[in-house]
Amino acid sequence: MIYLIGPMASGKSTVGRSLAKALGTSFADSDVHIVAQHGSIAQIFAEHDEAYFRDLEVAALAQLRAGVIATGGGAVLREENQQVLRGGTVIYLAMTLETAKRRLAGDTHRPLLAGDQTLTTWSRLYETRQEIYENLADLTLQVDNLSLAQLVEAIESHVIHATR
Ligand SMILES: Nc1ncnc2c1ncn2[C@@H]1O[C@H](COP(=O)(O)OP(=O)(O)O)[C@@H](O)[C@H]1O
Ligand SMILES: O=C(O)C1=C[C@@H](OP(=O)(O)O)[C@@H](O)[C@H](O)C1
Ligand SMILES: [Mg+2]
Repeated sequence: MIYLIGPMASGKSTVGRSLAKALGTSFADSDVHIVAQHGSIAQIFAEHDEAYFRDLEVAALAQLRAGVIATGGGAVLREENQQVLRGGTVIYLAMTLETAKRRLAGDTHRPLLAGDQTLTTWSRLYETRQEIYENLADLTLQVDNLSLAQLVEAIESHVIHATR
């Protein structure tokens, strides 16, 4: 399985879906799986707390089987998930604050970024997670100046060479 990791809005869900199509394999998104079973992420955070969401995320990643799996930005925090990720090929989508600024304008789907401190919070979370992303990554791609097609091609090429 190929897992996509990286900060919020780095393109894990978008690139993952496109990559699966290009590889002719199945795709799963842990957030989509959680939402289908438990309601919107905003609702889960409002009615419970982050720890509860992380538990759901651990259960989702332990269950999901697909050629390509997009994780949520904080999935790497839990040791159980790190073990799961190490069992597959991990692609880390790295991104600068400049690009986050463009992509997160008007975003309302990420409860951890709600409020007027969106970019400060995004940076703080990224800082605390960056080293974990780096340690788990089999391939790191800096997404800022790459199109969706270029990212898919780079991952495909890595996967083909890695398995030959
Ligand atoms: N390579 C790219 N170039 C431009 N925009 C992108 C690219 N990848 C993703 N996006 C856009 O960035 C936003 C966040 O993407 P998303 O896949 O939801 O990220 P994540 O799942 O990592 O949070 C979406 O609006 C998506 O269309
Ligand atoms: O970084 C995080 O802690 C989160 C990232 C989100 O996924 P994306 O990275 O796909 O936005 C989603 O799992 C939730 O809002 C929490
Ligand atoms: Mg996503």
